[in-house]
Amino acid sequence: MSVKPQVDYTLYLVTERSLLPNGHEFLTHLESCLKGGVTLVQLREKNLDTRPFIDLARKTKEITQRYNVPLIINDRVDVALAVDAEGVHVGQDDMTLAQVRNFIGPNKIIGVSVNNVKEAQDAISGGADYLGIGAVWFTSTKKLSKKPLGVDGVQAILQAMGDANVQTVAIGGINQQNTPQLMAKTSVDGRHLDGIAVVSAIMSSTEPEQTCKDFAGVVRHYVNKCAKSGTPIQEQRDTKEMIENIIKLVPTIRQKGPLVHHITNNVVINDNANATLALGASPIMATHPEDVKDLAAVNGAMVLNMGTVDETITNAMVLAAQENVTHGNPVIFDPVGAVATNLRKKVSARFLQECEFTVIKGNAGEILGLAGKGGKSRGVDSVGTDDESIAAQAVRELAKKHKCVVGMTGVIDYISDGQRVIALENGHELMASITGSGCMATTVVGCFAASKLFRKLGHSIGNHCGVWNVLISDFCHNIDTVFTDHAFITTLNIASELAAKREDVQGPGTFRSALIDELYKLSKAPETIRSAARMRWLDLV
Ligand SMILES: Nc1ncnc2c1ncn2[C@@H]1O[C@H](COP(=O)(O)OP(=O)(O)OP(=O)(O)O)[C@@H](O)[C@H]1O
Ligand SMILES: Cc1ncsc1CCO
Repeated sequence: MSVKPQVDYTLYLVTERSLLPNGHEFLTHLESCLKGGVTLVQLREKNLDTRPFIDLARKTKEITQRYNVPLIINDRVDVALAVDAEGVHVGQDDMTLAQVRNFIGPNKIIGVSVNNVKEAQDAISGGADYLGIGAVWFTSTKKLSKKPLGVDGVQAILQAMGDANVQTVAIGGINQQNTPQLMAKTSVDGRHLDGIAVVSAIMSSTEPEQTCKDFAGVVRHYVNKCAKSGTPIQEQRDTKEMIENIIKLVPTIRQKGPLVHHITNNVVINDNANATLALGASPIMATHPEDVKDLAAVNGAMVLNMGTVDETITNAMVLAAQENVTHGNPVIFDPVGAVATNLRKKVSARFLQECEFTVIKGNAGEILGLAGKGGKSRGVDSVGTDDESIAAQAVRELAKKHKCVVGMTGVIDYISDGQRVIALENGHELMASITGSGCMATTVVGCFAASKLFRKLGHSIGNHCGVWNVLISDFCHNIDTVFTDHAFITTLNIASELAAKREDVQGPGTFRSALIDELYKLSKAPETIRSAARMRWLDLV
């Protein structure tokens, strides 16, 4: 009698043949994926008749078997039985768990799609072997009847499961760019995802073996760290390596020209758009809710800045944050003047409660204020602290609380991912003498965050079915990308040093335009960053 196979859920490929790149044959593509490290395969065929489905399943199993990888059949118990597949995956509207178990017996794997805590608990008590939690984000492969869960929704389900003996994978809109964020944020107190289920990013890859290697490496990194420590410990990477990463990423912004949608204040709107262009990205400043929704489908990143508070704009910003999260886009928030007035305190509290940010970046007064460390703002000007340990605690605590990267600007900038804190020491005092230099720093973070994503050419605005074309670069191996993005403020601050040195710069007016020129020059010749960048890790208790 067969025994239930031991399953490694690290990288679960769910097939969708319609997404294969031109010239790619399904079984050859599948074999490349298995070579690259796919650990579990689900054959999903929604429109195939029974006989051809069985034929395809048989051929698929011949290959999966060679790689010792279990084959799961989506929905169709009869097909699974016909080819002696290792298991069946069912959704909430398919056959019940008990019925499937009756048909396929105790030694086969059953997976269930779940979208909330109740469905997860029912599946666990019904004896599911694994849960497919999703959709995490919008996905081109499935019409969603429910709103995507986001990373927070996945985490809530995992936490409610406690120590239940069931494996978990997340599914829906997962790509190489958002996998680190998903794995890091859902690994809390010993409970973590056992793997990820991926459709488009693998099925549409022109280099499936490499893509799978990249995915599997990232997932293993987090699963191993979590197994050791309960919560993954992030190491302080060599700052030289981080600087090299910045230098490599700078030209990719211009090559890819990602769209960076801003809803920013009406003082800095022009400078923000020009700084975006200076780096080679594409700005769009739009506030209408209909625009916001369409743009979320094509954005590289969303920059939100609450500098000039207005109720209609605030509503558009909350909508923009939520829409962009459901598309897996980085969302960068600048809480300008967040604690300066009662209205602003209420508005910033609303943002922090209703939105999920990738990065929060403010000046010292704003960040200390939001962290409850006594920061003040005189209007939008910062009243900070000279005490480095208070600055470090503020960014770290706020980052931990909101599960994102937090940066605080000033003479020295402090950035944290909730564990580590890095200090960035570049910059020039003239930065404080022009308005909007902090807002420009937020724009720069947005451009870098966006550079790792871009949509396939020809993808039209409003079409949610486009396939993400994930930039395959060294950064796919760099599990710290979300954190490192923030260190890109260094680029702006080096530009400020170069601008301030220029003979034609006489004061704030000439400095302002020289700053955009120097940012542009740096984006074309980023090697200058190597000798100029100054950053150091803080040792914290
Ligand atoms: N005195 C200084 N010396 C060096 N760099 C500085 C100094 N003041 C600010 N900076 C740099 O200028 C940028 C803006 O920081 P700041 O804290 O002034 O932002 P802000 O108050 O949000 O600006 P704004 O509201 O005008 O947009 C950051 O990149 C920061 O590193
Ligand atoms: C001066 C000013 N007022 C509201 S926003 C802003 C730009 C700098 O944050």
